[in-house]
Amino acid sequence: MSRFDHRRYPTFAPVPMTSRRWPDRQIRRAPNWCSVDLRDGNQALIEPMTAAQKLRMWELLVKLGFKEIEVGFPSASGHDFAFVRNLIENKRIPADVTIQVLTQAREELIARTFESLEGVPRAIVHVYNSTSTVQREQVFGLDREGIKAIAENGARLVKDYAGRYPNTDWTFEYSPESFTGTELDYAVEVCDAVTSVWQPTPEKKCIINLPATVEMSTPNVYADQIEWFCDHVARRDSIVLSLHTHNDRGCAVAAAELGVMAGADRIEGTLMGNGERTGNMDIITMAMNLYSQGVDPELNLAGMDEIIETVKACTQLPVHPRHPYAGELVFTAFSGSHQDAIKKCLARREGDETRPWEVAYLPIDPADIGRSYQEVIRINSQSGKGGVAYVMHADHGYDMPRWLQIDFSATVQAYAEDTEGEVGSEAIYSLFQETYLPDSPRWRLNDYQLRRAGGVDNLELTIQDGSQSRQLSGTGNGVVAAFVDALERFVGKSIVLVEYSEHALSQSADAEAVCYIQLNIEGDRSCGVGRSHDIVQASLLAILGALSRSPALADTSSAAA
Ligand SMILES: CC(=O)SCCNC(=O)CCNC(=O)[C@H](O)C(C)(C)COP(=O)(O)OP(=O)(O)OC[C@H]1O[C@@H](n2cnc3c(N)ncnc32)[C@H](O)[C@@H]1OP(=O)(O)O
Ligand SMILES: CC(C)C(=O)C(=O)O
Repeated sequence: MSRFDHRRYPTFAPVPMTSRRWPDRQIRRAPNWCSVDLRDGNQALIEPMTAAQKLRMWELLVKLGFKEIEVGFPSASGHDFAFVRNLIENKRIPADVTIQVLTQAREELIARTFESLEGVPRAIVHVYNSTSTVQREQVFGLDREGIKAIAENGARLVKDYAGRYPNTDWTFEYSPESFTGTELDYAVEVCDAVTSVWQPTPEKKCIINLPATVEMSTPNVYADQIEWFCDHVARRDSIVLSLHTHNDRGCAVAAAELGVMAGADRIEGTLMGNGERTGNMDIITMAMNLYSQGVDPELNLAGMDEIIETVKACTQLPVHPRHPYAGELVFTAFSGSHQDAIKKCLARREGDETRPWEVAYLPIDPADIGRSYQEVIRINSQSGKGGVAYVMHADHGYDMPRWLQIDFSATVQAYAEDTEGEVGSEAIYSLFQETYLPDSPRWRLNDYQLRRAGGVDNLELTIQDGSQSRQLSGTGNGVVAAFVDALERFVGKSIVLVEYSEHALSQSADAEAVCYIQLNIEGDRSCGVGRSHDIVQASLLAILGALSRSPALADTSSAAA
């Protein structure tokens, strides 16, 4: 019999609220951020960070602008204790940064915690105990009063020990761990008991942190819990209301965001969401979500590659290529219609980059976080002409007209299907060269002479046809017309010049011109590209190139000549 049976799981009860206010609010400023990478993040690693890795992570967090950093659980391990001592004794804590440490509500652990902090100018001591029904009944075997007594005792001990270190500016933090599984009235009762011990004031607040230790419901229910709590807790004006969400249902960021709308002031989380099980709330995502809405995230996340490199090196965990904002593929479009839209939007921004960012499929400008446009558009068999044209322009300077884009993208598409993989920028360029500028074209222009007489241009030229050099001549109004006339006589077919376009090659140091031509040779269209320092020569080469590629002449062993 299958164990896969949803009836084993009770439904989470909604919060009975009739008039919730948070859905109408917007986040217009960043919350106070607190990184818990060095504690909650570290405690969840397969191999906890070494001292060197911790220091590297600490330095990154300071550089990013975190003002509150939970640096460990110093009573739990000698490593954590030593790390806190290292920060303090080596004066590594900048004047505007406050370290935070976690402890259970047990005297021997609290005593050791304060020992670790001796000499620190400022610190947050974070004490917790679990309050949910499951933990009360099954882990602690205590009733509501018994669990509240643990919290009150912890609060008293923290206050007493702080009094023994009067040279430090202490802030106290309390978490009713497993808050999301705790009856709301009871969570308020326990937190009120804690603040009744601490007696915070609006000038000297304490922090009450409401963790989704396990994410148990939809983010709107969490927001209801936060709003309800804020409405009922005592001394609200003396409390910094903090959130600490986990990602069990994949909504830790959403829960934190809605929680801020519901009244929270502060957010605890980690970089890239490292942490217990599915992880903590990802501060990078939440901060960048604010940034993408025009709100200063108050963290400097411009060097995303450095952040990723450090997080990977310290946690020894990979970063998913589709991780919001940070992953390798998050600004990349492979599919044709996305590429086309991105290319058009980016082209419209050219010359007016101060305009608000409105680019299809790109929520932010990748350049803001150190990403280049080169990686925005990548080509595989799902790509279309827009993407190929973007790569040819951005990487190689060829601004192909639309009709040539259509012609060339068929070649790239066929290649992508054959190779069953991504087609890199250099491979696209090689395909372009082989297709339109081959080393051994069917016919090669040797030389030409133009003479104008009686308002008519007379062109004499020689072309190389395999091992033979052929003399051709033509007349017309202008060199192009005379050249087409010469070629018509040569191949014995009528040739119509359908499209013509040219530009200076921006990536060429010595000002080469490139010319694109489309010919119609007895109903068959054929494109050609010519490249030369001389624009006339570039046009002639493009025409000859189109002629060489013409399917209408495919089985002409040589010209009609
Ligand atoms: C949700 C979170 O992330 S909370 C943070 C979790 N992080 C960690 O626990 C990492 C570090 N922890 C440790 O290394 C160890 O747990 C230590 C060193 C702190 C304590 O170790 P031990 O003394 O061996 O105790 P252990 O953790 O097994 O504790 C369980 C005991 O503490 C009690 N306890 C658990 N949490 C708390 C708390 N917050 N406050 C008071 N007592 C607590 C339990 O009821 C249990 O008591 P019992 O022994 O009477 O049954
Ligand atoms: C100690 C608390 C804040 C915690 O880490 C959690 O509940 O996840």
